[in-house]
Amino acid sequence: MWNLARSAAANLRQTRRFSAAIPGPSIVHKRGTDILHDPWFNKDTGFPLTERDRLGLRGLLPPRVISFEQQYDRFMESYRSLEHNTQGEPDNVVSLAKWRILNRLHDRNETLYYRVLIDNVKDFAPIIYTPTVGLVCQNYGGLFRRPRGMYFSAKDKGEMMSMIYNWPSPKVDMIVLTDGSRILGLGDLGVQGIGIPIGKLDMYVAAAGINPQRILPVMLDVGTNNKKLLEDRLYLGLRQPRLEGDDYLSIVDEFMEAVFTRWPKAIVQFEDFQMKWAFETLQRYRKRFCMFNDDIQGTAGVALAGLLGAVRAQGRPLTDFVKQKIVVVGAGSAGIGVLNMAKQIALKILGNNESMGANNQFWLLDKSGLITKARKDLDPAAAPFARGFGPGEIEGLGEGASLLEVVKRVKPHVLLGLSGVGGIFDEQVLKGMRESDSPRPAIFAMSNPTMNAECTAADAFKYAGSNIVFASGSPFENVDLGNGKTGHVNQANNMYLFPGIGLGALLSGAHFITDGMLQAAAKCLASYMTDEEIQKGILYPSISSIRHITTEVGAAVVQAAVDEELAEGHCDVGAKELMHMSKEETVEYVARNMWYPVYSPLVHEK
Ligand SMILES: NC(=O)C1=CN([C@@H]2O[C@H](COP(=O)(O)OP(=O)(O)OC[C@H]3O[C@@H](n4cnc5c(N)ncnc54)[C@H](O)[C@@H]3O)[C@@H](O)[C@H]2O)C=CC1
Ligand SMILES: CC(=O)C(=O)O
Ligand SMILES: [Mg+2]
Repeated sequence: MWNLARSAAANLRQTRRFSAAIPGPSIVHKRGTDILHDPWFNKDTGFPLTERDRLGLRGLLPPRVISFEQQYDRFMESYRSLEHNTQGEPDNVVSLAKWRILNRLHDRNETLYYRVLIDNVKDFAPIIYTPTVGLVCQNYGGLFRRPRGMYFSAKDKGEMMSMIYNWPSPKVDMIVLTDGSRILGLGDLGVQGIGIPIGKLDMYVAAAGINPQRILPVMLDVGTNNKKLLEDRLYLGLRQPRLEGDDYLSIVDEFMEAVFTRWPKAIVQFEDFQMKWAFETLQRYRKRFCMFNDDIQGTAGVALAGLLGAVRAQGRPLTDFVKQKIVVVGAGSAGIGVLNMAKQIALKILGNNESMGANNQFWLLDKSGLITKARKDLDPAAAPFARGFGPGEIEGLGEGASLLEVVKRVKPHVLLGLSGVGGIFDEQVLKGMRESDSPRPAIFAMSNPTMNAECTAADAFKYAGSNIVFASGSPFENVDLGNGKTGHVNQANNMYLFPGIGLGALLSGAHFITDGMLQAAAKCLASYMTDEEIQKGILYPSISSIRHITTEVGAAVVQAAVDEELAEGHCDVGAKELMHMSKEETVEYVARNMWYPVYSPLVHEK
């Protein structure tokens, strides 16, 4: 089983600095205002006089040269004064104002934008990622100023192979793709879902150091079934119902062919697809292209690390994972993804002996209640977890049993929500967890954004008791339990893993992302925390150390690819070199390949 001893590298995480190598010059083919209007090259007032002369910028900027540090401080001052000036205003208004100020910087000067994001990731992740990104998607029609990423629509059928060459960047490493059909817990948002790939890729730059010139957010607009949007005069997507069946798949096929023709080494992350297409496309492409589905596979690893943490928090050995009773609420792509990985791990513990009943510890509910074999039209993805077989059945707990009934009768060690339904872990359900068979019951309200969380952190500690361990998909503040005690809030979000999965796959040069690589990522995250931290209910590291976590996860993925003989190398590092790297050398290799935002000297070439 996994050895969760804290790695030496993890011990260094507080002290290690990601110092930037001195950047080499960048070649620029533009001059004058064209450079000022290109966020990749623009340094605003930071252009030194020599560059102003050489690049035709003299006179186009105020005369004083401002250093990067001064620009940084100036931005942070305006951000802090915005915070000050919006005090007392509704949360949504404040969040959108913060998103706007960051987005304006993103549009103008990417180097400065990514530096402030990296240095303040704990504060800014909730703005550029969940929960604010959900609000941005909902209001996209009104917020839209300039495009970011690419849009492929059903009307582009037959054109995608040429369209892909419209993207200006010659190299692309990471693509995040959505069809907008299940944006967080907000449902079908059609073309407005583009905010999700943008936010996820910002996290790729911040956490994994993927070069922002090599990222591509993509919206596949196949229509929407959201009536409100179809009637909205500001809606910017196709005004038609979603394509279905082969019509739908032929669009995704064409897109994938086009991408991998132009960039054979790119990695495509599928994000926020409705369940049926999430599973179908994963099956369809995972052995043909380097791709993964973050909601199914990234979420699973993060949840699993939390579930193993919950076992440790009880002072039990990890092998006791198989004795944990786990209730999963939400039988969608995320919930079933989690159960699939949990089952793989349980099977490993049980020596791959299926007859030992690796499924017996799980109870799965959807909007119709407990899923059993008696369910009509049982979804094939949920079928392996439908109750009604073997020992361990609880008498009278039948098809469609309510969540409250299940919690009361099962007395689970873990209650995990991936339903997208805000507040369904209500007072009664949470009080029911007081009867849990665990001395440290685990409550994971993983749905996003905040208003869709199954419960708030405060309610969880209030009703289920101060001995629980708690995690949520979107951030909540720690809870003051009185008497100087704190209820620690963990953020169980796939952002702890997807950047490292993508980075590791890229740097290994593997053509596919295997279960072994994903398990290595999960294992790495699970082993990150010390026993003392786990005892305090801290199951995941602070978001502030996400660059370090991602380096470790990336290295674990590279090593898994090497072990499976899938690693073909990246740039000038070949397969053989990867094979001979020690763990520490692999971590160094990953860290070395991470982009860090500093102004590089610009050299003009015609
Ligand atoms: N924290 C994280 O890292 C992640 C969180 N999520 C969140 O999980 C949620 C679900 O995502 P998906 O599984 O992809 O969605 P999905 O649409 O595929 O599945 C939702 C499931 O919830 C069930 N459900 C709906 N109402 C319910 C109710 N009242 N009681 C019990 N079950 C109910 C549905 O029947 C369905 O099985 C979303 O809010 C999403 O934001 C998803 C991925 C990662
Ligand atoms: C975090 C994420 O991927 C989701 O809520 O869909
Ligand atoms: Mg998602």
